[in-house]
Amino acid sequence: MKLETLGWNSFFAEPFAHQFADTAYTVGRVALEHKHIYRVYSEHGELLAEIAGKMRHNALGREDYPAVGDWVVVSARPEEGKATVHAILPRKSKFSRKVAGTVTEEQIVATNVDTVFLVNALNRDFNVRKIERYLLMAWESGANPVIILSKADLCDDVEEKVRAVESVAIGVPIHVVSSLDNIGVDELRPYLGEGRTIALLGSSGVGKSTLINRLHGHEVMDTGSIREDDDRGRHTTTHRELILLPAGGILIDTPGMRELQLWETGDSFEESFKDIEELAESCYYRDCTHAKEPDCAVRGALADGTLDQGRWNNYVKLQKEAAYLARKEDQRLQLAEKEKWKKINQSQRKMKHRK
Ligand SMILES: Nc1nc2c(ncn2[C@@H]2O[C@H](COP(=O)(O)OP(=O)(O)OP(=O)(O)O)[C@@H](O)[C@H]2O)c(=O)[nH]1
Ligand SMILES: [Zn+2]
Repeated sequence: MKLETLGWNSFFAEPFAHQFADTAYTVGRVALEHKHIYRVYSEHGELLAEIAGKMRHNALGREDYPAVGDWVVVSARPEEGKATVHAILPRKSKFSRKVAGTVTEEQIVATNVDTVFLVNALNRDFNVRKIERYLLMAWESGANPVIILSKADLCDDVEEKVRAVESVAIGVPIHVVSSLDNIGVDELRPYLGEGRTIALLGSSGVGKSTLINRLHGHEVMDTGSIREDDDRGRHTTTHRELILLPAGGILIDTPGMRELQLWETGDSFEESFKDIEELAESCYYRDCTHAKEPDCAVRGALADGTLDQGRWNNYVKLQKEAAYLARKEDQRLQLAEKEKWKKINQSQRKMKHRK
């Protein structure tokens, strides 16, 4: 693998030369992390890498560990297919979530993205306020945003919607795309030149995977199915979160990047399901689960057709997803807190020892 194909350029080469010129270290780009083992693309092909003890010891938080997209400094053992990571080169851009709670930590979900495609479907989920929010996230990351209005084949007032987007996204390129009819896809290729990294941001179901397959030319992503069990399809041995496109360009697609969508659109969730929230208020029981309680306004509305069954199913699905993510986040925070104290205790013990 040529480093330039992987996105190597002077932004990374300069700090590397500056700090590591006299060493035998080389570099690689993180394609996947799983249980503290990193799959790293390098000139020697793909290597399985672990963090050096010293680097781990000096790490204070999550941001000090490699994330998908990072360029890492490694000592490579190509004959074994292995490597040790010693440092992370400065990040050109990063997508992260600030995790609030007892420990304020940054969880990095993708780094060194040049262009981020903000994908929004031109169907009834179309929402300019959501686009505004995505734009903020993009600006914050340091990547250049490009707005993709997908599923154009489902829309009869494209012009009007484009104008609405233009008014909130001054100076940002806007592309109208239909992956189904192969409209507008080729216009996206210039963003994907050799060594350029892109990521996709957009709600579930807007057609990100379908677009990735179009751009790649092969079915590299599952589409259309509801991924209840996210771990299955996405962590198989062949699965990588840094995808090299045959015609040049690198695509980043991490579960974290997909979660970002849901997390950051927390209050728009209630906004978009206002009708259901309002219905639920007129259920007889305050804590009605809308399952089998008597006088349930939601079931009533489903029965007489005032509430669309598909819309209700989607609402339930998204709520489950949000609850699942919140639970996962909780566990993660507890673990992080434990780790932190373990480290503090260890260093205190060491200090005592020295005295
Ligand atoms: N009509 C129409 N349907 C599309 C288009 N692109 C994708 N779809 C359909 O929309 C559904 C969702 O597409 P995906 O590509 O899986 O959406 P996604 O954004 O990857 O969804 P998640 O993986 O849940 O984040 C599938 O049934 C696709 O066939 C399009 O251009 N037009
Ligand atoms: Zn109810």
